[in-house]
Amino acid sequence: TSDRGLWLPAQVAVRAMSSSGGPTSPYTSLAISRPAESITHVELHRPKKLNAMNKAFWREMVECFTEIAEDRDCRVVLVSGAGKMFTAGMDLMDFAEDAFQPGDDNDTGRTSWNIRNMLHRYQETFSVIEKCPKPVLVAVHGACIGGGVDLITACDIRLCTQDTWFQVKEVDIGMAADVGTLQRLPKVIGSRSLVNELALTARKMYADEAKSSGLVSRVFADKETMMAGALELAGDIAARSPLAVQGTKINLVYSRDHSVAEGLEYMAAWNMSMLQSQDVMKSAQAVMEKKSPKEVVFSKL
Ligand SMILES: CCC/C=C/C=C/C(=O)SCCNC(=O)CCNC(=O)[C@H](O)C(C)(C)COP(=O)(O)OP(=O)(O)OC[C@H]1O[C@@H](n2cnc3c(N)ncnc32)[C@H](O)[C@@H]1OP(=O)(O)O
Repeated sequence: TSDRGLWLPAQVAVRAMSSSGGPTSPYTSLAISRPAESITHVELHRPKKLNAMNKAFWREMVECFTEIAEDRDCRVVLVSGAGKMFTAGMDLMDFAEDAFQPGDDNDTGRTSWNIRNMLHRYQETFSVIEKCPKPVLVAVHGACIGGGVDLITACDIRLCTQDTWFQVKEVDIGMAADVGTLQRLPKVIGSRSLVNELALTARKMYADEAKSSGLVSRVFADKETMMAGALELAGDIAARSPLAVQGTKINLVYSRDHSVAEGLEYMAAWNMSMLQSQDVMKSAQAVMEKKSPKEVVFSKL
């Protein structure tokens, strides 16, 4: 281990995720890297503006996750933020600039229609995370404000550092959260009362409460340890059959939004094809031979 208590290979991989290079072309708000085989790291990258979500961000996330969904070399995605905090939420300067531009003929109906279209586009920025068949882990540090909570609730596994606070901030800026928090947070956190309290008061929730309420599954001492832990977790997932892993995500998301009976029916229809995959035989054989999934080679998906 190194002086920071990380295994040296983990430390090398965590350094590979460092944000020193800045955003990755063609993006201006995101830095994309491949810290380990089959793992794509998407880093929110506007550190000087605390990763506030500007116009480019809302568009680039859709482009980025559409590409990742198709990328056969990617099996797991890890999202994090560069700099002082994960994100300060929506870029308030950008939003003020053009949110309520009237339509050409200054007609309320048409202006509202345009705003509705805009909201659908903003919603898609986080829905693409949920639609992406690859599991998405998110590693949060510092603060996760407003749109940040919308983002993380669309992810599959949430981790944070001990210094993190979360804030459903929208009521403070005079709006009801409209890009996912009010729909997804109640399905993430068991307590409806707590969700209501957070959304209605915009109070900060700190890491310990985030853990006890189920918003995050693990809390780490600092960002470096968290990124190493996230990478290890991502590696464990990436080592398993991509058909099994992606089928599991798709069925978990489906079942969250349907009755048990509907979920079971969907599952049966899904596995009547997928159980015929060579991955089932390979994986079962590895279990019988007491091999790690990391020793099994699965074809790309
Ligand atoms: C249809 C829309 C769908 C989406 C809805 C989403 C809604 C939301 O996200 S609501 C939440 C909006 N965000 C906020 O209200 C947070 C605003 N920021 C802050 O309160 C503070 O910046 C913060 C407590 C996070 C940090 O304070 P600190 O003193 O540490 O840093 P600052 O000096 O304030 O900030 C550093 C530079 O970053 C810029 N910045 C911070 N937040 C935003 C933001 N949300 N939008 C745009 N820019 C932001 C800040 O202006 C500083 O820039 P500069 O002056 O150039 O150094």
